[in-house]
Amino acid sequence: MTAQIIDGKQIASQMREEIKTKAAELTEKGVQPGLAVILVGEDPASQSYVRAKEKACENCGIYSSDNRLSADTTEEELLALIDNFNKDPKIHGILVQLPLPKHIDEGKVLLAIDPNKDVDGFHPVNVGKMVVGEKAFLPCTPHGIIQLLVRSGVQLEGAEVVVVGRSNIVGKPIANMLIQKSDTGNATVTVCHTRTKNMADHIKRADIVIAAAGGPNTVTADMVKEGAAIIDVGVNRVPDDTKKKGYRLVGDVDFECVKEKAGFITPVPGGVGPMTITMLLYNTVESAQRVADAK
Ligand SMILES: Nc1nc(=O)c2c([nH]1)NC[C@@H]1CN(c3ccc(C(=O)N[C@@H](CCC(=O)O)C(=O)O)cc3)C=[N+]21
Repeated sequence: MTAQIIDGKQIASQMREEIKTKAAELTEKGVQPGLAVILVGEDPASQSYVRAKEKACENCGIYSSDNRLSADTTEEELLALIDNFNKDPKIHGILVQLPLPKHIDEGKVLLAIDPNKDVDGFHPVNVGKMVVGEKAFLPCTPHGIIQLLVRSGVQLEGAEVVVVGRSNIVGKPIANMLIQKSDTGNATVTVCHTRTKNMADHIKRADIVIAAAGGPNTVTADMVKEGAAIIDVGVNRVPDDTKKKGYRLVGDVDFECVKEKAGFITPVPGGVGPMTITMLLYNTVESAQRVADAK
């Protein structure tokens, strides 16, 4: 079997058209959606993500406030900036790019963001609401993954899903979302991690594999069931002299081999990444909509 490639770029651009229309309607009503993006430090990967987010806002008619702070910014300074945006009526979403420098307490920063502006869905209030199935901002990468699966016609109800990785931004939330009693849930989920025994035995039984482990070739063809849907969340830079930048991007899945066996597969780049940014725009517009509705 040769897998159907799930084109994240195309699905993302479709959704961005819908988002653009909605943003224009809100702007017309006097509530242009606004996003504050905060980056502390000069990590090159973070800089490129943040640039992509700002550009996406511009393309969708969302106002963005771009804040680049030096690596030696204090926790107090960062908390003060967040507080300003919490109070700023032009801003409906606040995104603090992770990871933060070591001298800043990430938990404290996430708690400082107004849950009603937490378009990343990382504030404990939103995490808790998600877990109990209440309406909340859903974290962008897992929400994007669900969109990719649903829009590609992959059935979630009753599916055996194996999530590889237990991070707070991907593994834990996607597992929670997929077990919810809802039409984008009702799956049976196993979460594998670095202490899992015989990870391959789990993956072999999966109808859907979500690979978010953080290393190239974590998932290989011998591990996957014929016809399974494979979602690759990995972003790994590997040295490549033939590229202008000196590296290329690969996921956590051995794409070339696995695509011969899988039913569906997402590429890296062009799979989950563009959806992550799209769901951030989606949440920002949703937040502005709530403000407009309350007027
Ligand atoms: N507070 C916070 N929220 C995040 O959502 C967040 C974060 N911190 N820290 C880092 C991760 C990573 N992340 C990505 C976003 C877009 C692509 C993306 O668009 N990737 C392109 C390729 C980009 C390239 O070529 O470098 C693709 O896969 O096609 C990837 C990764 C968001 N994150």
